[in-house]
Amino acid sequence: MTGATIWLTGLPSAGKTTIAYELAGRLKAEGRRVQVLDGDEIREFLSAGLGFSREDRHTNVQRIGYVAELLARNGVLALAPVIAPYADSREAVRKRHRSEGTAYLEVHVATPVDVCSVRDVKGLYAKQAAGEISGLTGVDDPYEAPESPDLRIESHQQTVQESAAALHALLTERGLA
Ligand SMILES: Nc1ncnc2c1ncn2[C@@H]1O[C@H](COP(=O)(O)OS(=O)(=O)O)[C@@H](OP(=O)(O)O)[C@H]1O
Ligand SMILES: Nc1ncnc2c1ncn2[C@@H]1O[C@H](COP(=O)(O)OP(=O)(O)O)[C@@H](O)[C@H]1O
Repeated sequence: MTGATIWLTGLPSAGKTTIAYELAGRLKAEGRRVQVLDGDEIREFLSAGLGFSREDRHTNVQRIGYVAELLARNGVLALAPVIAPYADSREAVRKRHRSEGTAYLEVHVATPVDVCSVRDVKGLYAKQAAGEISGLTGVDDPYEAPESPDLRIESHQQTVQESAAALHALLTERGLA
């Protein structure tokens, strides 16, 4: 089976993690080997000690990209629901995959910031508004939206199941599912 990395980039609370796990469930039910590289878990272990400066975010994204490529090269569908706010960081991950001949798909979970800030799954938008934190992606820290992602998901206009189905359809179209 051909592996691939599927990177879900977008703002906090955009729906990256939810869509990744929904898709992972479907793919596993179809007999695929799948690994979700959850940004929060990675930051607890592989990227412990890294913060949210531009440099640390870049390092975090490169580490996740490295592990994802190793998994994908070995037939796993590696799903990375990770903000990855900088275009050059994402491009470096794409290049690594290209140079290894490993499939790579970029998915922009393009939920507008006003919707994300209402969802506010982890309370980060409220904390930023209250002045308790700063440097929140999309609010007072940059988010460079992908110009030509393989797929753009408007999660505010569809259900989780519809978002996951759109991504699954893309994988099928590319011969990856
Ligand atoms: N300042 C700031 N900006 C953005 N995000 C923040 C921040 N502080 C903590 N968090 C939470 O960290 C979660 C993991 O971030 P990532 O590793 O995906 O970010 S990055 O790609 O390294 O920028 C990320 O998870 P998600 O909400 O799932 O996107 C955030 O909830
Ligand atoms: N179409 C959709 N796709 C993904 N999440 C959605 C959608 N519609 C509503 N949501 C909700 O938005 C929230 C997104 O949270 P989460 O997946 O943790 O975001 P992220 O990983 O991008 O920070 C969840 O509570 C989820 O149920």
